[in-house]
Amino acid sequence: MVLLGSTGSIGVNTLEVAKKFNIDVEVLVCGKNIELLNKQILEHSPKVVVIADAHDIHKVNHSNVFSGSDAILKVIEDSSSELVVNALVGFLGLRPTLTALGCGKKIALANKESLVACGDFIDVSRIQPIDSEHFGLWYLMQDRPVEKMIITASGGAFRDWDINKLQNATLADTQKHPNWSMGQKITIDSATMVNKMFELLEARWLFGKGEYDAIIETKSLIHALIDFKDGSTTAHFAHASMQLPIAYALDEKMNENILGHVDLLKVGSLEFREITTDRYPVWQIREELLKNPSRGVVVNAANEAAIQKFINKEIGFMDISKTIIEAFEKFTEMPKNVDDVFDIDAQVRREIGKRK
Ligand SMILES: NC(=O)C1=CN([C@@H]2O[C@H](COP(=O)(O)OP(=O)(O)OC[C@H]3O[C@@H](n4cnc5c(N)ncnc54)[C@H](OP(=O)(O)O)[C@@H]3O)[C@@H](O)[C@H]2O)C=CC1
Ligand SMILES: CC(=O)[C@@H](O)[C@H](O)COP(=O)(O)O
Ligand SMILES: [Mn+2]
Repeated sequence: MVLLGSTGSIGVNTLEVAKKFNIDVEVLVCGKNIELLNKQILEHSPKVVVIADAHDIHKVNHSNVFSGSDAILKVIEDSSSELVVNALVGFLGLRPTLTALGCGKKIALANKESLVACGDFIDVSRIQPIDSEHFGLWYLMQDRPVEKMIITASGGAFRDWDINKLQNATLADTQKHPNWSMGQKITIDSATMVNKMFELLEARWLFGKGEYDAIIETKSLIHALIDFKDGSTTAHFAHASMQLPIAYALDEKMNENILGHVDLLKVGSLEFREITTDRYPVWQIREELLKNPSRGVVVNAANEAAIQKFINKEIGFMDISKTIIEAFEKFTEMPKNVDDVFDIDAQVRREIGKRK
C-alpha cells in the first residue's frame, strides 16, 4: 500500500494493523516528524519516501526520498500498489485523493476534508472510509428500508465547560478530548462540533441522499445507529480504537479479532445529549449545509483559516465558529467542477486572512 500521513495518529495505527496482517508498505509519506519516519522505514522497508520539506531530506535514512506536495502526487502515479491510505490532515489531502482515483486505485480515506470540500466530484465507489461513525453505519447497513442514519459525537473537550468561559479556552484546553487520542486539528474540530458536521456531509456523500442526524453519546462506545422504517433501531458498539475501521479498510474480508468486546455490565450506564447551538454555534448551519452539501468547500476553508488564527492567538475559541458562519453566509456560490472547488477554497482563505 501507499500510506500518506504515516507519522500521524491514523498513520501509526495503520502501520500497526499492516504489521499484524503482513501488508506490504510500498510508500511512506509524512511531514516533519523524521525521527518517527526513520523508525517506520526500519520496520516496514518502503521503496520510496516523501517528506514535506527538502531541507530535511539529509535526515532521512533512505536512498529514495522526495519532498513537497507534487512529489506526493508523482509517487502515487508511479506506485504499483492498488491501495492508497490517505491519512493526511486538511485540504492538502484533496489532490492526492483525486490523483489516486484518477490512477484507478482504491482509497482507504481518513482525510474527510477531501469529501467535505469536493464530495460532488469524487467517485465514492472506490472509497472505504476510515472514520469510526461511517464504519459503524457501513457495518450496520442491511438490505432493508432505512428511515434515518445517526452518528454519535463525544461532545469534545468542552462539553461540560461553563459556556461563558469558552471564548478564552486555549489550544491546550481543546486537546483534552474525553475519549479519543487523535491529531491536533481533528481534536479542535471535535471541540467546536465541526468534526460532526463534516461527518454528516461525509455520510451524505458516502451513503447518498437521506435523513442524517447526530447526537452526543458521552463514552464514545456507540458510533452509529440506524433507524429502520419498521421501527427497529440498531447500534454499533465498539471500544474507541481506530484499528477496527482501519483493518476493514485495508482488507474488506476481515475476519480476525481486532478488539475486545464492550462489556455492558462494566459500562453500567450510557448518557445521550442533544447537540445545542449555544455550546456549538456551527450547528446552526447544519441543515442548510446538508441541503447544499457542495457548499462544504466554504466551511472547510473557513475552518482551516480560522483554526490557524486561533493557533496564532489572533482570535478566541468561539471566533472559529463565528468565522465559519460568516463565511457560509457570504460565499454562496456552488462549485460546478473541481477547479471551482480550488478557486472557492482560495477565495475564502484570502478573505479570512486579510481580516484583522
Ligand atoms: N485521528 C483519528 O482518530 C481520526 C482522524 N480522522 C481524519 O484523518 C486525518 C488524519 O488525522 P490524524 O491522523 O489525527 O492527524 P495527525 O495530525 O495526527 O497526522 C497528520 C499526518 O499528515 C502529515 N502531514 C501534515 N502536513 C503534511 C505535508 N505538508 N506533507 C506531508 N505530510 C504532511 C503529518 O506528518 P508529520 O506529523 O510528520 O508532520 C502526519 O503524518 C484527518 O483528516 C482526520 O480528520 C478521521 C477519523 C479519526
Ligand atoms: C475517531 C473518530 O472517528 C473521530 O472522528 C471521533 O469521532 C472524534 O470525536 P468526536 O465524536 O468528539 O467528534
Ligand atoms: Mn469520526
